[in-house]
Amino acid sequence: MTIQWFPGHMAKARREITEKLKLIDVVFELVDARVPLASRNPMIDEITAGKPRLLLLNKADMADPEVTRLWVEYFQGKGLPVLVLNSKTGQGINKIEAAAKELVKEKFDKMKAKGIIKPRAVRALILGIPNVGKSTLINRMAGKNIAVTGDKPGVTKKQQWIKVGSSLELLDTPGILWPKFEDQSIGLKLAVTGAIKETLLDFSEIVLFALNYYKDHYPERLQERYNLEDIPDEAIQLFDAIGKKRGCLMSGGFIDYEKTAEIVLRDIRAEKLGRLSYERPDQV
Ligand SMILES: Nc1nc2c(ncn2[C@@H]2O[C@H](COP(=O)(O)OP(=O)(O)OP(=O)(O)O)[C@@H](O)[C@H]2O)c(=O)[nH]1
Repeated sequence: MTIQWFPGHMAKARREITEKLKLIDVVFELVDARVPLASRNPMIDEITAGKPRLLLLNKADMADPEVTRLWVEYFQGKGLPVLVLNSKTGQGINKIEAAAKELVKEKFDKMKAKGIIKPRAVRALILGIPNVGKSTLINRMAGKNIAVTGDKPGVTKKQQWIKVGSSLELLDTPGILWPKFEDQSIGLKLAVTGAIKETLLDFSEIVLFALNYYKDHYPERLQERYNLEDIPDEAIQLFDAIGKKRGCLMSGGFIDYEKTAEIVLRDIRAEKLGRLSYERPDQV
């Protein structure tokens, strides 16, 4: 699902999240491990209004593990607890419950000491921009697929809690945040990782962006995949070289950029270039 965000949509999303926040103790902020900054909402601090937050780097199976390790250090250094996940297989999700308990421990202990609350489960909400894996994670944590009953006329969907382990309850609907489109590179990062539909942007532009990044950070992967002897300095020459190797030629011997872009994008989606990250903490 790709949502076109207009100010009205953002205001509505924000209202819905504010309502949900009243019910919960902790926020699980889900981002794409390959682009942990571009897939964050710029107003997350303000929106979550001081609720304790656990950052979840999802789709880590597709990200460069070394870069993910640097991101974990980066966020921890900023005092933000962070876990690395693969929601598809469930890897890492067994650590969420303990991390959530830790986040509310002080508050719960105080409330218990004052006799305000009896011991109860920690209540949590998953927040994130479209396509970061919110539903996949909720289904995984629920341990079974939950029938989606919302968005149908005449069906009223009540908020439901999903019990996770012995001490965690998760709201069954996530909060959907909008991505930031502050600069074009964010849009390109989101397009290359599939968070926004590539049809919204020019195909070749996305691939040019990706090739430029690989040229600087993963040249050996390009050499291997496309059988290139060396990597040219300019991404456009790289485009040419790949097009030639893949026989994407038009009459007159010109490179068919569209076809080349399609091949490269298909390779990226099929993870033929391996595990890749598109942001690094040392470039923030
Ligand atoms: N490889 C991999 N794919 C994942 C992971 N988590 C989710 N996905 C895939 O990412 C895509 C989007 O997942 P969803 O769970 O629909 O994402 P969402 O955040 O609920 O998306 P919206 O409904 O658009 O807000 C699906 O194709 C999932 O299979 C993960 O950890 N690893």
